[in-house]
Amino acid sequence: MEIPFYKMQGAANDFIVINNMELKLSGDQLVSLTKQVCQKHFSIGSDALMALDFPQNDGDFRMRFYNADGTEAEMCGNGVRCIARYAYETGICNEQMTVETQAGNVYCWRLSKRQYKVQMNEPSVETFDMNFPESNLTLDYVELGNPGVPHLVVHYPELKATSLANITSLAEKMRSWSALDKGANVNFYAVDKNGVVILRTFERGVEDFTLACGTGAVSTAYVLKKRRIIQTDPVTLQVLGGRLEVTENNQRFYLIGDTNIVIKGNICDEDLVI
Ligand SMILES: N[C@H](CCC[C@H](N)C(=O)O)C(=O)O
Repeated sequence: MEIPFYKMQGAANDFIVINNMELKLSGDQLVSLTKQVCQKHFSIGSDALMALDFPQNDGDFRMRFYNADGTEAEMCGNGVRCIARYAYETGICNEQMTVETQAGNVYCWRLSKRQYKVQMNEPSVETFDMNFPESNLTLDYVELGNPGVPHLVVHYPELKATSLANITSLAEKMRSWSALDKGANVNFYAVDKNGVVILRTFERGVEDFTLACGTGAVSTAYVLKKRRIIQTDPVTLQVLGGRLEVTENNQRFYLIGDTNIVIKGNICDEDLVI
């Protein structure tokens, strides 16, 4: 079975994108496909798989998002920017679209060939000043959408000089903190002298740091604005995969960033079992 796909990335958060309106794979088949093709070396390798599917309500289409480990997530900021470009370039949508996600509808605009803008889901949960056991770290918790994508936001002043290897064990403990019903993505941030936010995100379902995380960037920007640490707009976030911008208008937050179509092809992995 050959499966048409795009390999895309937004700020180097990478995705395998398929059209499930044509493939008509079941949820279990999508989970199985994801766990196989997201593996590096054995198959394509990716942070996640996104299946564009028929809308269930008033959206233009539905985004079904699966982390590399096969867990389905409520939303993905970089992912929805990429799937919006996929929908535009395959003729499914025009330059503005409504995408149905588990976290709720999100609205996307094509700004240019590679730049897409997303109106992000509003926070449904926010808890500030959580004390993480056995550490002097203060954490903030935000869920974007309802049900929301869970994010811990951690101020880590020496982040720029810190190697990810030195904070992976801490990130793993926070990601699975028993105080959180559904775990969380963990965002470490620092603000440099120019007001640029340095951000590193350990992602639930990838179980590692990714090179960018859109909902993590927005959750971090939201916390920084609520804490009045940053008053400027847009908030620029420097991630390992590039830069993301977060703007606010009438208490709504928007994610803006680059996309890249890396491959248009067919998955013909001979070991694939669907
Ligand atoms: N790993 C996340 C979903 C992807 C979020 C991230 N890639 C983004 O751009 O928002 C979770 O399971 O909550």
